[in-house]
Amino acid sequence: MLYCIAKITIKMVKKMSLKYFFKRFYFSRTQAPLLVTLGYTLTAVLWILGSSQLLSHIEDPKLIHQIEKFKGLAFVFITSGLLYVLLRSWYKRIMASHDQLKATLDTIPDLLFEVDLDGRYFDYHSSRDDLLAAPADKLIGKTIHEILPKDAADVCIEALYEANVSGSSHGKQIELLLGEEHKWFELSVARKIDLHSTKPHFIVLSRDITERKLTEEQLLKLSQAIEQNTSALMITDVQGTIEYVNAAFTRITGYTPQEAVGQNPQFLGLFKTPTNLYNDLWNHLIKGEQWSGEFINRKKNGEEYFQSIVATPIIDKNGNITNYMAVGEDITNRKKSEEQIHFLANFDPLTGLPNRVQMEDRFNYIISISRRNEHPFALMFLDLDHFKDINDSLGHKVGDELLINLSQRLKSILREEDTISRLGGDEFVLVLPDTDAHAATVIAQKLLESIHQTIVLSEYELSVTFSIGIALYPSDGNSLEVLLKNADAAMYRAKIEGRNSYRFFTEEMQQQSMRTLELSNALHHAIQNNELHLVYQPQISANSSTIIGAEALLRWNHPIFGNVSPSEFIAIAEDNGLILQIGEWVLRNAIAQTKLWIDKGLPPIIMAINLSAVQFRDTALPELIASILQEIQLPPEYLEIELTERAAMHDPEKAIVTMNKLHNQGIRMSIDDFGTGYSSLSYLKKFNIYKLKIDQSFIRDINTDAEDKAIVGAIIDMAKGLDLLTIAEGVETVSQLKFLKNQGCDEIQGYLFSKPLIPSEFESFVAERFNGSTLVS
Ligand SMILES: Nc1nc2c(ncn2[C@@H]2O[C@@H]3COP(=O)(O)O[C@H]4[C@@H](O)[C@H](n5cnc6c(=O)[nH]c(N)nc65)O[C@@H]4COP(=O)(O)O[C@H]3[C@H]2O)c(=O)[nH]1
Repeated sequence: MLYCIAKITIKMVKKMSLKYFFKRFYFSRTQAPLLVTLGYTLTAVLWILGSSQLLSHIEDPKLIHQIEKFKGLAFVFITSGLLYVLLRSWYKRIMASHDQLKATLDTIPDLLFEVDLDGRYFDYHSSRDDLLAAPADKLIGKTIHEILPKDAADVCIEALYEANVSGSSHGKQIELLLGEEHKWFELSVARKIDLHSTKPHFIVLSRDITERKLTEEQLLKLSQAIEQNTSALMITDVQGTIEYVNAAFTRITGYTPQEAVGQNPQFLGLFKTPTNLYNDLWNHLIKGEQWSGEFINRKKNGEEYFQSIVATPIIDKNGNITNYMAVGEDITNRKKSEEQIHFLANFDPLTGLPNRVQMEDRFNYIISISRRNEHPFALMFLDLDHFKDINDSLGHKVGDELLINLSQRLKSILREEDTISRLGGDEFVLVLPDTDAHAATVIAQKLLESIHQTIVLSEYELSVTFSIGIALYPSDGNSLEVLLKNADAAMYRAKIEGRNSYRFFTEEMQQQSMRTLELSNALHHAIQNNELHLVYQPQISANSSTIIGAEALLRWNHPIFGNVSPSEFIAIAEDNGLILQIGEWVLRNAIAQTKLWIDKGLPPIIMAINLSAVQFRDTALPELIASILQEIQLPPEYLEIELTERAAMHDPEKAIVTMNKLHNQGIRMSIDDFGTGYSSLSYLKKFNIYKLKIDQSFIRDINTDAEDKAIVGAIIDMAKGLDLLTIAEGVETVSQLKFLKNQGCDEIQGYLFSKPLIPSEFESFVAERFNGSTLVS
């Protein structure tokens, strides 16, 4: 019996393992101690009951005593043995489990702490003490707030409270400065189940996530850089299907990521980008090479835009292409600016015609072809007649409109291969390939005819004419410079010979331009060489026939060129800038002569001096005249400044200012050549003038030409209406004088009374005709 019990017990003890119980009897771990205890109790009870049963059969008290002693000892030995086996087995298991746990914990790189709700440390485990915020031996017993900086400690306590409420807390992060390194830790907190403790304890797992954090930060930076990049960015898979687009892509194209993702990038295409460009792109990309180029794409709203693209394959560490990335810039504005710059550099912004630069390009091409084929070509210089007057009187807007209209008309007349360019102002240059003299004549006539047709502008209907100069290649020159110069000279000839006509360049014109050049050079020395002098033409009162003034007229007598007409050399002096110097000389000498005559006792007269437009524009003019008058001591009322109608109307507002200054100095002003320009009556009223000089072109045929009669009559009536005097110049006949007198013209100047005279002749003329009355009004 005893043997049986012992055998079962040993077997039980041997097999007494958690595994045995769990596997055989499906007991839980917490039931194991109860079972062992029950097993022991059962064994002990059986032992006592069984041994007492055996002893009841023995009668020898001594034997009984010995057996009881043996039984007791045997029980002690057996239970001790059992206890030993049991304890040894369990201890081994505990140790093994402890070792396993320790080994497991050691493999975890995280820090483990046991803390209470106040954050007081009770235990810790760390495989890396360098990650502890304080030395390990100083940790236990301290609180988190004593060890960690406040911010980090607060987060820890927050995690503990969260775990206290819900059992666990995950994901809270703290940043610590360990040594010189910033470290990031992520906390996982679990409330520890401890039945004996009244205060809850927590296991805090603190994971070093510094690297992850840095990677995250890096990734965040990268993704922000991509997302916030001002260039449109697109990532596709290897098939070219869009996987990602950034905000700039949406901003530029108008397509949202939802609309773009899943599409092929060509959905933006317009079929304007050549197919071979796409082929080239893919050929590069599949070879792992970068590609750059420009596309014409279309936005969601249908608008076209130019895009510069840099496409790059994305290659993984194994060398495989995983994606493609395209960075695109909207270069529409740049393209437009480039086009604009190109246009402005090569074309006239007003008319859209080629400018000089573009014309030169085309000229070079035409001349190279003409040279090879030995064909002539023509260069025509077109200048609009009286354009300045249109501009001055009708305004620049009308002038611009006219130029645009004329450009279109020129284009409609000429051939495709002809070049029509605008050099500026009202000057056009035509380069006409394969054009000889005969063809040029036909074209020039056609141009004049067509241009002369009425042009309807928005507010006006105008009829304008051109003066055309023609130079032929190769007879008149074989370079642009020469042909242009010669065509210009021919055009100038057309102008002076009546306008609305064309002239071919001739040898004689060549000589004329040579003469202009020589005169220009000679004029530089005219003053020093005493080659200039003044003559004076009397101005007579129409009613009393008395001399009331004189006009000073300049003469140039050159030792070689002889007497050069002021009409010729004044224009040259205006061009080469000598007019200011010469004009001052005239002012000084004419004023000095007037003073001399007064001093000599001649009846005082008004000296009329011509002023060039260039002089009139000089802001120093009023001071210059004042200083000369002062220097010579001539009262200003003896001086009259004659200004041509064109000079006055060039910039009327400025003219008013200058005239007012001169008027305030007591100087009289008159308008010369009146009727030839386009005077605006409103300005005429504002000009501080006292006299209008009727141009001699109206006087010449006044007795025969009804139009001239009407014009002169109108000018005189208008002058009276404006309270101005009138003087007629170029009066040669008595009938002209009669007509003028009848019309009420105040003064007369012309060969009828006298040609311009040198001072001594003028003095004799005055002496002969002076009737003693004072002439200064
Ligand atoms: N056929 C004809 N002609 C007559 C008659 N009476 C006068 N003339 C001429 O008509 C011109 C009148 O001068 P202008 O209209 O001011 O026209 C002047 C004036 O614009 C300019 N000029 C002359 N001297 C000066 C000057 O000192 N300064 C400036 N800026 N221009 C001047 O040169 C132009 C030509 O001057 P001139 O050759 O002296 O020619 C003068 C004069 O000699 C006539 O009855 N019949």
